[in-house]
Amino acid sequence: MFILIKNARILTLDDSCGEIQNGYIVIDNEFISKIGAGTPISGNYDKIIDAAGSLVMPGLSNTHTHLGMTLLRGYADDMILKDWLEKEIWPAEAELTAEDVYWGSLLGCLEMIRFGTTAFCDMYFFMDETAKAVEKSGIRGCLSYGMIELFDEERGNAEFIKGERLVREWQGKANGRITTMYGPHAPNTCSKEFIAKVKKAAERDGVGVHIHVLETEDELNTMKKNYGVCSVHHLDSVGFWDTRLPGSDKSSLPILAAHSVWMSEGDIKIFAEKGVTVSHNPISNMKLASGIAPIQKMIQAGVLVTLGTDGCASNNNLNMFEEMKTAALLQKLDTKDPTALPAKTVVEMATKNGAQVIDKKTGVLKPGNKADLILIDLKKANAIPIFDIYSHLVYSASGSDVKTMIVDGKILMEDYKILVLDEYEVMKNAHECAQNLVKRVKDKNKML
Ligand SMILES: C[C@H]1O[C@@H](n2cnc3c(N)ncnc32)[C@H](O)[C@@H]1O
Ligand SMILES: [Zn+2]
Repeated sequence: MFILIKNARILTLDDSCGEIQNGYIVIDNEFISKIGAGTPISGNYDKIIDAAGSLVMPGLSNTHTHLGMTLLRGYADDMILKDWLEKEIWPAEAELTAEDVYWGSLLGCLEMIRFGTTAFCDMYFFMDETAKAVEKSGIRGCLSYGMIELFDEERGNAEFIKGERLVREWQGKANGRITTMYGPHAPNTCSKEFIAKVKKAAERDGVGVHIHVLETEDELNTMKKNYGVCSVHHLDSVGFWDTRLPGSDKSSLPILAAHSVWMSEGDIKIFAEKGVTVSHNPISNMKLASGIAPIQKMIQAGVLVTLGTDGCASNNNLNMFEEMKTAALLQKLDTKDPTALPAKTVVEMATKNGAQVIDKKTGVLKPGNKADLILIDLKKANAIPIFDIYSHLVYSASGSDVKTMIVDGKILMEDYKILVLDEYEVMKNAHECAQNLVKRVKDKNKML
């Protein structure tokens, strides 16, 4: 497809170009071929989108999700993380089927399209199903199988095989929209020997690693009690944070550390030195009362920070606009400094920073990059007036202002209409799967 977007206000996120008040974008198949001010030269376009009254910007990147968990939205709220996982979530997940994860993932993709998220990093089970949902829905996904070893070698071997198979079968599929990582769940659910083995496999396969780190104070205390050091230093002792391609002289494969709440100055220094990327999930951290990640300090130290929602059982949605606003407000309150985490920084976290771990050719609108972008409706009461576009996006705009989405040069939603999925079929099937899943869990509990 050869697409022209005209009459657009454009936020490129490209440092050398910035904002264009009235301009155009030409999309040639999956790539952006031209961006400029004013009106473009005429061409043989298959499609012309008149973006008058809209902002065109890069799509949002949600760097930490458990998409299959969308079926567990609101399933168990208001609990402490350990009980929540061990008493409610894991028993429910034990009943999940491949079909559940397919419809749960597709529902997640649908919600992400509606709220402007073009790319996400996921860690879950039955990942073939999530991959199929990504393939079908047209968005971009960096997928990992969540390996929970539980310090049991046999279990670890079986988990490792599943993680490895996902990487081998899906890396680069769907025209590169699907990429993969290894996903050891966390330093308090996997041994360091297991995590070290996973790191070697990631280096061998040239993919990154997605892991939960220092989410709760309980994790910090348990690690200190068991090993005398925190999770970051524990894994540093096996060189985990320094994951590189064979022959490379520097840390070159992405390590995506979700949460990173209980970080010391020393931990932050390690992340900055080794180039670890943090996925900050403020809403999940607030809901589970996990704590406040020292994001301002991490950014000052040079750590690449991105934003994520976490799964739908701890958020309870996939709305990155809520995540952006919460991230900004929480750092201000925590540091008692209203200049902390300004709007522009937050928008960068949610776009180009996230793109660094998913696809470096996205996250910024410029010729040669992939056409992953969204149109935000500015003809809305909450969009008048706009003195600063970053301020609008973080503090006033909402996910439901997203009217059009293009990923990999393909239109997924136009003027609020989803073009790639039968929205009602997805909602109906996901709803049924969720009801049946909860019924199975209840029946099983009765038998116990
Ligand atoms: C991949 C695994 O991670 C679990 N999971 C979901 N949310 C969290 C969280 N906030 N912290 C730790 N694990 C989580 C999923 O329930 C699944 O078991
Ligand atoms: Zn998580």
